[in-house]
Amino acid sequence: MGLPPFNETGSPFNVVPIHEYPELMQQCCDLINSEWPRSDTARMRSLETSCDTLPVCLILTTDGLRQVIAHCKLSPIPGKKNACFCESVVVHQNHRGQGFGRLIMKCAEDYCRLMLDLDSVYLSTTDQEGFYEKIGYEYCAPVSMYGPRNCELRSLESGKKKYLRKKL
Ligand SMILES: CC(=O)SCCNC(=O)CCNC(=O)[C@H](O)C(C)(C)COP(=O)(O)OP(=O)(O)OC[C@H]1O[C@@H](n2cnc3c(N)ncnc32)[C@H](O)[C@@H]1OP(=O)(O)O
Repeated sequence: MGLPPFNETGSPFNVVPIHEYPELMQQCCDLINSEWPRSDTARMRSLETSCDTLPVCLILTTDGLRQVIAHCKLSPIPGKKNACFCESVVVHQNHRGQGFGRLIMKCAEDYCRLMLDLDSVYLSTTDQEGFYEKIGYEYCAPVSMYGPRNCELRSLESGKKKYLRKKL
């Protein structure tokens, strides 16, 4: 169930791993698809990979753990066992600009540090770098999620994606 730092008594907002709340998977799927449309089947398959280690999909909930207002997915990075890659960060359209993006990222970082014993979070973005800069991320070399061992590849540097990292 929810863990103390992410599920404080009295707070109407809880950040929990989706696999502990399978009844919220469809809502989470709809939230992600509202931003990046994809088939429900593919999306659900991705959410169903969430587990106690990595990958894990975290959701920010309200209304007594009944309503999903934000999501992020943390995945392993080949060759960087003390870090993870954060993707699919999305806040429900009606709740943007109210600090929930910052909140889910803070809880995800705490989760990485306290539950997974990680020391860094990496991510990439094409147009939201201002948000990540605001919450303490710094530009870094590109990270490959697919390369065999070498994680920082020059071939990725020419793309539009910007890579950022936060030391926890
Ligand atoms: C790694 C990835 O997944 S990249 C994909 C990112 N996701 C998307 O693009 C999906 C659509 N966008 C969203 O879901 C949201 O707008 C998010 C996740 C980017 C931001 O979430 P929000 O809840 O709106 O942000 P929140 O209110 O927590 O903002 C925190 C601070 O960042 C600032 N901020 C938010 N977005 C931006 C931005 N694009 N550029 C600059 N600053 C920003 C806010 O003004 C706020 O600053 P303040 O603390 O000084 O007031």
